[in-house]
Amino acid sequence: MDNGTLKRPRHAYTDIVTTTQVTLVQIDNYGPWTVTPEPRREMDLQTMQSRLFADIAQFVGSRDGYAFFTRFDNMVAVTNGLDDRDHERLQATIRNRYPVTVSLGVSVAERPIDALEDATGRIQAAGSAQDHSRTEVLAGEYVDAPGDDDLSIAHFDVNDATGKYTDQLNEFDSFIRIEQGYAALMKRLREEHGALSFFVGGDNIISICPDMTEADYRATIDHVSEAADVDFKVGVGRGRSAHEAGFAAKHALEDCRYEGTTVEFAAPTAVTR
Ligand SMILES: Nc1nc2c(ncn2[C@@H]2O[C@H](COP(=O)(O)OP(=O)(O)OP(=O)(O)O)[C@@H](O)[C@H]2O)c(=O)[nH]1
Repeated sequence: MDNGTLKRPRHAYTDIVTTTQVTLVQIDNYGPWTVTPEPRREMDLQTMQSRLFADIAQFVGSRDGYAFFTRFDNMVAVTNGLDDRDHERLQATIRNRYPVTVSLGVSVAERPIDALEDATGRIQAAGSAQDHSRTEVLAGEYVDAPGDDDLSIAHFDVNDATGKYTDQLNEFDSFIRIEQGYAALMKRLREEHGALSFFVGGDNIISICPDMTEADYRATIDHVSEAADVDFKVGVGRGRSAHEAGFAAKHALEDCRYEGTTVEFAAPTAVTR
């Protein structure tokens, strides 16, 4: 038998239901704080926000979760593997080191958007983001029986962004192209599949997805190509944690590069540490 001709099954994970634990991180009463006692210097706010995100990313990442900066005053994390004590500890370490506190809403669902919707509702039920008496809400539910394939993460990358944009256009026009691709991709995946997609730098977008087929990913990429004239490829991985699923997705993306393909699923046994 010629092992070189063996192909991995493309639908390696189909029909394995996802279980995504999402945490909404919301800075308490941040709007008023930015203008009290008078408007604060913008670069001071940018520095504080990016350091806060860096610390949250490190805290969550060291426990194999993923954190995304989204709007900076609100951040979204995928926290399978983190329990209520981890979340309490996160609130404490921020309270001890920053001039702001954070509220955390946590929820679990098959579709990532449903988990985020419920996590958001738990914070909103406790009061407004600009209610000065609402601080450090911690309200949530957590995965109680973790499974090896709970999370599905797709790592999207623009085809030849360097040759088409970075080496051809000024940085602002490159940025517009990538952002338009991102906007079309995030909207399509949210509307059709309830996935959550986040720009993570360069030409890369990481999507937290429910179980999706190769045809689903192809249709998504075709739609974005038509709507925004930006061409993506994608690697998809499953795992017990965001790190495991995301790392497998990165390996699958390398397979796309090697094979010249548009969609690749990581083998279930992919080395993910
Ligand atoms: N966050 C993140 N950014 C990455 C990663 N890999 C590459 N990048 C970013 O993407 C940019 C473009 O790199 P590539 O995607 O390798 O380049 P490309 O020209 O699109 O080439 P192909 O992807 O092979 O088509 C880099 O400058 C980085 O900013 C990654 O794993 N994570």
